[in-house]
Amino acid sequence: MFMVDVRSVAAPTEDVAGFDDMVSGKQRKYYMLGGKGGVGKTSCAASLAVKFANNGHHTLVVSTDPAHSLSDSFAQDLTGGMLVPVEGPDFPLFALEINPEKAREEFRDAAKNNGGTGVKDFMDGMGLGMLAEQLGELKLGELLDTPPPGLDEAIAISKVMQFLDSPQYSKFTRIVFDTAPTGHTLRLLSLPDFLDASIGKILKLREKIASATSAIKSVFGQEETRQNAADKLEQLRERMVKVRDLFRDTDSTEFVIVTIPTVMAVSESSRLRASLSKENVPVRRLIVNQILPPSAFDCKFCAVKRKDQMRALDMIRNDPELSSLKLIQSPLVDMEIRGVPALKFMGDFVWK
Ligand SMILES: Nc1ncnc2c1ncn2[C@@H]1O[C@H](COP(=O)(O)OP(=O)(O)OP(=O)(O)O)[C@@H](O)[C@H]1O
Repeated sequence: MFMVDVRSVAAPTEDVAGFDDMVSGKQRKYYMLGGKGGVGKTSCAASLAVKFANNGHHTLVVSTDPAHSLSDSFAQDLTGGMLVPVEGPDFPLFALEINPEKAREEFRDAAKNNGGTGVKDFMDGMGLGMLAEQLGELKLGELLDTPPPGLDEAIAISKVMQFLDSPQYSKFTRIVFDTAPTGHTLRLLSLPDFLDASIGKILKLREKIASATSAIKSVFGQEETRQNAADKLEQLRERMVKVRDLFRDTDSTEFVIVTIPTVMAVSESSRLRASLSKENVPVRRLIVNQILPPSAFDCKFCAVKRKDQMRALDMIRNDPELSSLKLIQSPLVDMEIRGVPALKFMGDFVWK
C-alpha cells in the first residue's frame, strides 16, 4: 500500500523519541505539540494519541485551533465541542475540538456583566464616581472589544481543564494537545499572568462595590446577577492559573516542538524554544518532519532539496537552543496521512 520504504530512513538509535519513557506510568501526562503552521503538528499529535491508546492508555486528543484539522487527520467528524470516540485504536481514544470563539463569548458575557458600562453607569448614578473611574482604569472595555491575541485559546484550554477536572474524565491518563501555531501559543503563555492581574483587581474592586452598595442592592435587585458574574470570573481566573501552572509542570507536562528541515523553520523553532524556556515550559523533544527518504538516484531538484535539509539538520545540531533536545526524524512519505491505520503507520516511525 505504501510506496516508499521509509524503514531505510528510520532514525538512528541515539535519535529515538524515548517512547518507553513517555508511555510508562499511569499518572496523567500532557503532551503539547507546537510549531509553525503546516509542518505536520496535527499528524504528529494524532499519531501520538493513537500510539498511546494502542499501548493501554485512555487517551484524549484536543484541538483548540480554530482551523480544526483533527477531523481531517482522523477522517472522522469530531466537531461539536464534546468528546467524540475515535474508531480504530485498541484502547479508548477520544477527541475534543473546542471552538475558541464560542468559549470567549462565555467570558465576554461574564466580564461585561461584572465590569462593563452597566456597572459604571450604575456607580455614577449612586455617586460612586471614584470607584467607577477605577473600573475604567482596568481597561476592561478594551479587553472585551479587542481581546488580546491568544485569549480565545487560553479560554479554550481552560475549558478543557474544566472537563478534565470532573470525575467522569479521571480515567484519561494521556492528554495530547494539537496546539495552535507558534505566535498564538506564545501569547497564550503569558496571558494567565495578565488575566490573573486584571481579574484579581476586578474581584478586589467588587468587594468594595459590594460593601458600598449593600444598603441599596435590594432596591435594584441587581446584586445577584453581579454576584454570579463575579463567581464566573473567579472560576475562570482559577482555571487560568491552573493552566499556567500546568504548562510549567515538568513532572506531568511536555511541549514537543514540531518543525521541518528548512533554515527558516529551524530558526523559528529556535526562537520558540527560547521563549518557552523563558516561560519555564518543559521541552525535551524536537520532531523534524518531512525528511526526504534516501534514494540511489536523485533528480536535480531532489539533490538540492536534500542538501538544504542536511544544512538545516546541521543547524539544529549546532543551535544552542535546539542541540540539547532529543531529535526525532520523521520521513516524508508519499501518502496522505489520514485515518487511524495511516496514523498508526506514521506513529510507529516517529514514536520509538
Ligand atoms: N511526514 C509527512 N509526509 C507526508 N505528508 C505529511 C507528513 N506530515 C504531514 N503531512 C501532510 O501535510 C499536511 C499538513 O499536515 P498537518 O495537518 O499535520 O500539519 P499542521 O502542522 O497541523 O498544520 P496546521 O497548523 O495548518 O493545521 C497534511 O496533508 C498531512 O497529511
